[in-house]
Amino acid sequence: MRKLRELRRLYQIGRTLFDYGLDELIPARLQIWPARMARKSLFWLKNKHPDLSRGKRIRLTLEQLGPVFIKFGQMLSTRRDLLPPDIAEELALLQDRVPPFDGKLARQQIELSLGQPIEALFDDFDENPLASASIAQVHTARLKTGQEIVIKVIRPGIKRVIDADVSLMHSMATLIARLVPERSSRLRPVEVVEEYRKTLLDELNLLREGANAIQLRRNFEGSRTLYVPEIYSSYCHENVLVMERIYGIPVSDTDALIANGTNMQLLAERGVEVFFTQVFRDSFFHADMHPGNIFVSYEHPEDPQWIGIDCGIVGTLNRDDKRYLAENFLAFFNRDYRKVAELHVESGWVPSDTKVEEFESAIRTVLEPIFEKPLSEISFGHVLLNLFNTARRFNMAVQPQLVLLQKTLLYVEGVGRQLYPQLDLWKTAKPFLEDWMQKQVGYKAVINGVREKAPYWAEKLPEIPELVYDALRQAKLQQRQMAGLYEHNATHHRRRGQGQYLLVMGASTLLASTLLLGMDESRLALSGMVLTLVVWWLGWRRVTQ
Ligand SMILES: Nc1ncnc2c1ncn2[C@@H]1O[C@H](COP(=O)(O)OP(=O)(O)OP(=O)(O)O)[C@@H](O)[C@H]1O
Repeated sequence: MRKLRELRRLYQIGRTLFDYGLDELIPARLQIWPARMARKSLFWLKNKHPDLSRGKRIRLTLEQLGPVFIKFGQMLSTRRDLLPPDIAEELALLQDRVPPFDGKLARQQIELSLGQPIEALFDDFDENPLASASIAQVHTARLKTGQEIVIKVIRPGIKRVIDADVSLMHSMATLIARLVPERSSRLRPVEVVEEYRKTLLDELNLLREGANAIQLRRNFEGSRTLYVPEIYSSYCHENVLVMERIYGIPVSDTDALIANGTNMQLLAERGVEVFFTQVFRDSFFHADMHPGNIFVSYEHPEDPQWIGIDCGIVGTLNRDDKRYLAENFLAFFNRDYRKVAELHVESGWVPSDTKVEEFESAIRTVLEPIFEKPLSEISFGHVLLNLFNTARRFNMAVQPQLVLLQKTLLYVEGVGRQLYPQLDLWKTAKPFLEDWMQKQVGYKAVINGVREKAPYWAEKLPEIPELVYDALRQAKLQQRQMAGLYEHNATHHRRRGQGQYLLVMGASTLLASTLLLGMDESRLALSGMVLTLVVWWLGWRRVTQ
């Protein structure tokens, strides 16, 4: 039965691919005979949209195949290292449009997950969804305390759909990897699908999203620049997330922002500030900044505050990543391409045998035209994108966390410039980078290092006299043991020497006794032999002790 369903789905996928003529996009040299045979046997399926561009045909195919393929396309759109630009740009337009599911099903899902009837937990549950997407749907309600909330519910049955489609994708990727191994070594289709499966599974677990939101809220506790709604953890479950309802102006509604009297310049600058604070202070950033997830508070528009929701995707950076970013940005700022190239080699991002001059020249070629523009118009995101693409040609491995950051940076810049076209990103970001660098390498770094270790030393301080006493006692004991050992060694050597001497002496007396025996001096010879035995016994004892 399951196999039958899989076959039906496979046919559906194949038909959609042929309807949009995607088979024609495969280069002739890769059209191996099994694929040609399969194509010929499906002769009734034809390209129905030959007039559309290839990017558009790919996008429409994915949209028709449903959420798993749509999200896959969205993920691929950020991997510009794998795709030609026209396809990547078209994939970035993929829309996650699906009809909402019945509110009664949402109610059932919530009750099943939380183990109680909705009325026992919440008031005013609205069965009409506030918003609906492919994986989850959002409903409004109130806590028993009166607090307005929204409840995010995972779409019933979506896990099965995802499992089935991702398994099919996996089979297709394995087949491609087998049929065209030389191409696959670079594109790594199986690994790409596996990475995707993990991303989807993460999105399916709302407890993860809840934990991310709690962390981000804690990081910006009391902040004037960013507000993150409260999560009500006691009502949360893998399939259900309950959080404070917010009322804000969607960031894409510029007219409403202006009508509310928002200080647009400050709002745009604060967007950049919030982003760099997340990256350089917290190493934890919201990485799904699409306009549906960012709002602006109605309150105090002259001192505007951002509101962020949907922490399903977050990025984290380690100390090395941050250092790499800050140093590179500052080097760009000074147009010091040699430094950029050296930084990549020094930190091991590109192999140590990379020719720095060649790398420097490649970076200059792609970045210098960008710097032709006034600094205020330059996009950090594009600078990073171009740098990553160049570095990859020099064998720098893809760093997913940096790609996520670069994508988010492009969003932040886009939104910032849409709000305030003269936004000078460098001016807003530079103090952050410089301050961070100071803290990492300047005198502040030393102070910070000491400060970081201070609690450890404070904890150890009372133990120090005892530790010193112990150390001295140990040293004395060791000294005594060493002297003893030395003495023992010397005696041992002396005794061995004496033993060897006695053994040689025994051999001589034996020789003498044998001679005396030959001269008929048997008494003397006997005494000599007894002496030999005594001397050997003594010698043997000394040697073996
Ligand atoms: N706390 C909230 N207060 C008010 N509205 C909210 C809240 N959380 C979500 N919404 C509304 O629900 C919509 C979808 O929420 P969210 O982005 O969390 O869901 P999603 O399923 O991850 O959607 P997408 O895939 O589009 O990001 C938001 O765009 C917003 O309009």
